Amino acid sequence: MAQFSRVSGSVGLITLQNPPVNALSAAVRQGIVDTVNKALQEPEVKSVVICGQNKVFCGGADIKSFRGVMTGPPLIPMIHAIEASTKPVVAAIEGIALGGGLELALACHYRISHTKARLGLPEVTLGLLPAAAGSQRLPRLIGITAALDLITTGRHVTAAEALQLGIVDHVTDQNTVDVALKFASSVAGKPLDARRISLYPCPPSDDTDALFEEAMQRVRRSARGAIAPVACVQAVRAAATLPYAQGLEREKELMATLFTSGQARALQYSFFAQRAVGRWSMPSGAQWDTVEPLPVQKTAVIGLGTMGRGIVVALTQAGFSVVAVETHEKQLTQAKQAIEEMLIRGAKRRGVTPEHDTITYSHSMEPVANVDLVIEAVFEDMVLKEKVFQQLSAVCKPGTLLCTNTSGLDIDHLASKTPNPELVVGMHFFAPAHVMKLLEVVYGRQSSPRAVATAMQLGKKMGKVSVAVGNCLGFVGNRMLKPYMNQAFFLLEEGASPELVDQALEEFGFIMGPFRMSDLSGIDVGWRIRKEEGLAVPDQRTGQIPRMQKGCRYSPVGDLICEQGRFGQKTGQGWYRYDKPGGRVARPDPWMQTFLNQYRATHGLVPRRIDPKEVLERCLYALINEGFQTLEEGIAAAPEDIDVIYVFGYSWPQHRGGPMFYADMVGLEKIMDRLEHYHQAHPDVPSLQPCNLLRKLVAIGSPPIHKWSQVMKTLRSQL
Ligand SMILES: CC/C=C\C/C=C/C(=O)SCCNC(=O)CCNC(=O)[C@H](O)C(C)(C)COP(=O)(O)OP(=O)(O)OC[C@H]1O[C@@H](n2cnc3c(N)ncnc32)[C@H](O)[C@@H]1OP(=O)(O)O
Repeated sequence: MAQFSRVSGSVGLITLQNPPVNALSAAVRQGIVDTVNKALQEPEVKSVVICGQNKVFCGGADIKSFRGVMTGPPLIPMIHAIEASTKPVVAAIEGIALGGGLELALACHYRISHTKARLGLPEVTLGLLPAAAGSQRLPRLIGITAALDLITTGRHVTAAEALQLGIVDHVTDQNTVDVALKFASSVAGKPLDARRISLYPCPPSDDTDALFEEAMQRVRRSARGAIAPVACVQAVRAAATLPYAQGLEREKELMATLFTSGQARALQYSFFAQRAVGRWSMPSGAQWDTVEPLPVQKTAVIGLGTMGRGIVVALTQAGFSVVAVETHEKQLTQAKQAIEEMLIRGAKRRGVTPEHDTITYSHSMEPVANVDLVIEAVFEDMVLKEKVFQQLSAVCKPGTLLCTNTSGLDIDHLASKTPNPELVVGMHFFAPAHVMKLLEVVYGRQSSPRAVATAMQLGKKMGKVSVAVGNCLGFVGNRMLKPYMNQAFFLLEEGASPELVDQALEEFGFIMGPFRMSDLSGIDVGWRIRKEEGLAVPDQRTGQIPRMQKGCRYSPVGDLICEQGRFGQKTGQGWYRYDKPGGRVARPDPWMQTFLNQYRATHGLVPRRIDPKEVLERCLYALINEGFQTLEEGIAAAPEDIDVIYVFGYSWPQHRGGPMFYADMVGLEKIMDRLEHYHQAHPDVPSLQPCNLLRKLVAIGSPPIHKWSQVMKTLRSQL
């Protein structure tokens, strides 16, 4: 809806009304058409102001409506009618002007923004482009380079930057609508041609071809197969090289392809999934809107290795005071220096003053006594963690929440070492913890809903996408990674090279394939865990690590690589070789080829040609199958939880939605058939056997992803 009123006799005020973000639903678009017509027809109205209800200008097109049949008047003619108006139209921008919201403002003759407003064209993040003439108007207003930046990244800008770029004419910290009304009065009757952006020529650049070539290469490099950023460059190129009307046609053509694409569907699903994970629930029925979080101001981090340092930085940047504890004096000094450098770099990036004085460094636990919440981030060793939790229980004030940053150890076991197991939860950050957006909040059998609510809220305040999950080995993310990595190892045994496996998965859209990723994070990490699990241990009789463990196929290739001291980038050698320890550029290593040949010969394995399609199917479908298993067990509450974890923690390409969304797109029947096919070929790999939930979903006709919850509920109740 949109409301019309007349202010001071001669200014028509149009207020968009569709809380919470005044999205341009069919009703709002119809409201704008009606109220603009009214303003143009009423002779008393000499100028017009458009604003949004509740101090929010407009969040753009209604994303929810993209999935159904589009009704109501289209955006473009409405926007053109505003620009063509003979009465000046002023946009009063408060809160946000995003996507179609900013495009509406660009059609106005003047834009006045509140200092705290944010503006942008984020359509690319939804798999679209600014197709209400935004791709044609913005370059004409602010130049090609700046427009390319905003349109291809979708980033939001502050009002100050918008002013500097020339997107808005004036910024105010007063009541923006009042300022706009006064201004509108003052420009009534003035000529408007110089204010119509569609009439501007696109500002020329020195070498347009080179500029677009460079932009295209840049987006292709970072897009990882996403099509929208490429279409955005093409649309801006049309603005730079074609008359406005033809540019608009090109924009429409490009949008038509994007709008119906699977990538747009995936990215829009991901948008809502990120919001859905905030509405967490626990098997007990406790959920986000019925539980009050505990107040948290003072926090502590125990252990200042890489993870601990990142967590201290993230907490400090979110405004919490932190007691940072490291028992080794030398490590404490090094950590302090590293943390301060990280804070300075972060503050510079964000244009703010670094906060140092909210951190207290300590080599003893004493200052932890009066904090509200502790995050333990010591070495991944259960005995050590138990000791820390016992010390914390002795020193902390009653009611302090005890969190562990373990990436997979048993939360229930740790909780059992404390007198208040209800106050224990996992907070699994991803490295680097001050950069990565994902946080897995892990509840144990006895974790109280308040403890979970508090950790979820803390994550939100730290700017994380937090997902509540149940307790099991590896939680959701690392648990699903295990069958994926196992398939990668098996493929090496059967004839693939690390390069072949990595390339297939990188072409799918992962930033790094499993072997390059493992070189980066350290191959020894998995080795240590496998040793603790009793897997990477030589048989006493043969001296070799068995290729069958507990009746299942096991590949010791990763263990054998580690025995050679090849731990990845840090040692300069791993699955690849690097020019020096700590080197970043992975090169195929002839040593690896020889090693794999010898390994296969030793075990009588005859190498075969492996197709990239087999790599994708085996690695991804095994991971997806494990995802279904976590849903069946209730470890993950919903497919959105898994998808958000994989997109934000494991570099799953966002334009593919996440593993469970991808499974829905591929077709559950196909996933099940291929798993059955591979399981027949590898009967000693149980993770290739389709799990019950997948079978059940296929049996009832493969309902779409938003209908899985019902089936999950029935299946869980039968367990
Ligand atoms: C046919 C197309 C022609 C022309 C091209 C135009 C295309 C577009 O305009 S596409 C839309 C572009 N706009 C955006 O991408 C903005 C998306 N929204 C956001 O980034 C954020 O929601 C926000 C910055 C606007 C607000 O953030 P925050 O305060 O953190 O709140 P939430 O994100 O939790 O949002 C609250 C609530 O609003 C729903 N919502 C937000 N934006 C839209 C929207 N554009 N359409 C529909 N619904 C929207 C959001 O989903 C939340 O509701 P739920 O919790 O129920 O999901």
